[in-house]
Amino acid sequence: MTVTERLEAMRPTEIGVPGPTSGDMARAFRSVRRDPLTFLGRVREHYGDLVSFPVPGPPALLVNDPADVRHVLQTGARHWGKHTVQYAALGRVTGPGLLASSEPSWIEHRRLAAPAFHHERLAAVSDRVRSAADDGIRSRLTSPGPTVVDVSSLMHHIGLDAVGRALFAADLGGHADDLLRASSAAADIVVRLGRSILPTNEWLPTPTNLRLRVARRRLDTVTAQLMADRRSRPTPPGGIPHGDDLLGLLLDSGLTDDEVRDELVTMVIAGHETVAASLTWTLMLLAEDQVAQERVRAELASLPAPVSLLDHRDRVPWTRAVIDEALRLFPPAWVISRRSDRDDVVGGVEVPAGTLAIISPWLVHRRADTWADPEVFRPERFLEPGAGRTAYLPFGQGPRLCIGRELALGEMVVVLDRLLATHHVGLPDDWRRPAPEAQVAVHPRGGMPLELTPLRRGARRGDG
Ligand code: HEM
Repeated sequence: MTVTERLEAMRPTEIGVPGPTSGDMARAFRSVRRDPLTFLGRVREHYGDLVSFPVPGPPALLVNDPADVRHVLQTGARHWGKHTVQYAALGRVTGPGLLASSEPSWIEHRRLAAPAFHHERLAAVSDRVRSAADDGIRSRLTSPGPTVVDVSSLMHHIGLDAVGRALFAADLGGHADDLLRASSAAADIVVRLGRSILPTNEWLPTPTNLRLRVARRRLDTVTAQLMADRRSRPTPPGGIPHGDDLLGLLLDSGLTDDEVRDELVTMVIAGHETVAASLTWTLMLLAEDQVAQERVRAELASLPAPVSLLDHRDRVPWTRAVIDEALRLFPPAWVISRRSDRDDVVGGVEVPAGTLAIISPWLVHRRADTWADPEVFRPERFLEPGAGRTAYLPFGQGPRLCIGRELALGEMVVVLDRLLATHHVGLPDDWRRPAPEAQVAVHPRGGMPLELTPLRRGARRGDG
């Protein structure tokens, strides 16, 4: 490439879409890094549904209109892949696992993993998720009276344990602290790398690269241990060699150990950060709205049998509406990115190959033209059939829809059931809503202190 061609490639591509100038971006630099959610909200308010950012090379667009979002993620998905900074950063931790990979390996891995998330599997592992919730509650909520607890930390523990038991039939107990530390350090680094404006060479001994190496080593050790444990387990007569959960499916699939490792790390990170964040915000909303909380408790208590991972589908409409509304207000996956591999049209504008599309469920879920009083917690809106569904994508859309969606929703119902059966959730005296912080998922900045008070009730069915 000649110098002139290089300079040309550094120039933003002009496509006539409004947006902040380089000067605006330089002035907003700190606030973008500190609070990207507010920044994106302001940009959308100011420039509308299609916004262009001043980056070198092909355009970078914030895409807000639900029809355009559907085009990128669903109808035109074949030409909008994951070759983006966001997924390159994630890939430094997970390798080319299911979440970060693109065609052709993606489709093969998705087919391999899919049976582990089928309904029969979820029904079969309901007891394990219930035990993970019960053990977490029992071991961490020991006070006989009201206690202020960081619910975010509690939900991380339960979330990780539930993923381990549901997908790897493994009690991660011995590894839990190590895994939590490693995956939260890794998640933190992914966010840093994703926001970095400087090229990040993997081999340079920068503090971030060194921390990443330590976190990766920890994740490698635990996943290698999980694989070795499973391989040393004898196959029951007539049984499937390594079992029919996700770990067994992957080990019997012909993937290399590195590929299996990548999928395990992907599931650990994608599967517990998101569920923990969703449960944390749901519990906060229920602490603020005691009527809604009592209604969830009553609905779950009226079930004739212990709640299962599939119960969210039609047996607990109110609980499910509460979860849907919490995921609308606090979608853990606050940004989804794609890059086009050919010229296309988005929002009526011709865009060249290489265009980056940034989609924020956080913004789409706050559209006043779809959601009345978008900032208000109102689960009732989800009791109306089809309400707002066109502008709702907590689990993404199209072929890359979250593979763990049913597991996540089921897990949330089960954890709410176990916690609300034994505890009342209230606000501490000096309550102030923690600010949402956009990490790998949207977490409450500084944790979520809520007051948990044991309920003086007789044991419920399925308890103990
Ligand atoms: C409330 C909880 C969850 C939320 C909000 C959530 C959200 C999402 C979103 C938005 C995507 C699409 C990303 C994109 O299109 O770029 C996704 C994909 C994915 N999620 Fe989830 N997720 C949750 C729980 C889980 C769980 C429990 C697991 C597994 C244990 C999981 C594993 C994955 C994987 C592997 C993908 C990539 C799927 C593919 O591309 O084929 N997620 N998730």
